[in-house]
Amino acid sequence: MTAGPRRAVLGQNQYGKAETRVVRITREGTTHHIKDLNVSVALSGDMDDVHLTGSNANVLTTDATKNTVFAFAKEHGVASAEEFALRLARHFVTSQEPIRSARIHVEEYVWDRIEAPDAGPARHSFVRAGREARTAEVVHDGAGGEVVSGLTGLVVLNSTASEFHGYVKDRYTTLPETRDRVLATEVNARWRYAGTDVDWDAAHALAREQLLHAFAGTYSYSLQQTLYAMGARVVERLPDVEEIRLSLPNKHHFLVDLEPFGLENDNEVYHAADRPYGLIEATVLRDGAQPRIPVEPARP
Ligand SMILES: O=c1[nH]c(=O)c2[nH]c(=O)[nH]c2[nH]1
Repeated sequence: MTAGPRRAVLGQNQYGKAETRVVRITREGTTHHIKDLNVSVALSGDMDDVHLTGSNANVLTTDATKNTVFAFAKEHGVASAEEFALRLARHFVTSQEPIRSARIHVEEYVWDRIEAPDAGPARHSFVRAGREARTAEVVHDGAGGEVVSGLTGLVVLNSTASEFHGYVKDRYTTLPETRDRVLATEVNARWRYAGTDVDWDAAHALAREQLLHAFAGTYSYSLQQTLYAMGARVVERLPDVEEIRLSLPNKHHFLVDLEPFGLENDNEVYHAADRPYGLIEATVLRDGAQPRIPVEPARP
């Protein structure tokens, strides 16, 4: 049998402007408010011709999608990352017939107010709140929007109340068992809401608080166990949340061998290793819910 020339066909495709950095300042007299966003737009729909024939008749330019982000920030403000993303997604799907689905990803960088005693009545000074970012991803397919909120870069550490032992010992296992170790991670979490009638800021603050409380309050025999406790706590305390996916790098703290210096290391001096790192990931679901948060590809 001779194989004929294989025909290529177009598969999943999407397009839009990635990473529009928009900063919206709102002024209430001398008190200013800041929203600092990184917005990515991905549109899909009736886009066969642009790929296959070169006709751009159905193409809303990526440049226009970027302009829409800036114009909406002016016209509607940014009440929350989720609300802003929902508004954008709805706009692209309802204003352009060929566009059937819009996926908006927002990363929000948090600024805290600098409360300086000698700053006078003006309240216009801010300090970036570490590496933490808030995320929102909205997919609107015409039928309605689905919202996945999250956070990245939330670094936490327990200086005790963590053990790790009882694991498999094969011929390559060298890790010593421990009854008292440092447990540290950078929380990367995404959680999916059942609907869109949600107080986004309050829900985000509550989810973040529950993640922290579960991390601090769980006596840990593994990061896997801590992960499940964190996810379960969010699902149990936020009735609107259907599932949560957590990606937790184990920020290893190895005890330094001080014996060569004639010193005892009584769980006091650690080497904070950068890489490699264990990477513990799982989804925690409300019983009966469908897992719809996609698994991220392996890093980086
Ligand atoms: O909490 C942990 N889980 C593991 O699976 C693991 N593996 C490892 O080497 N250290 C740890 N720690």
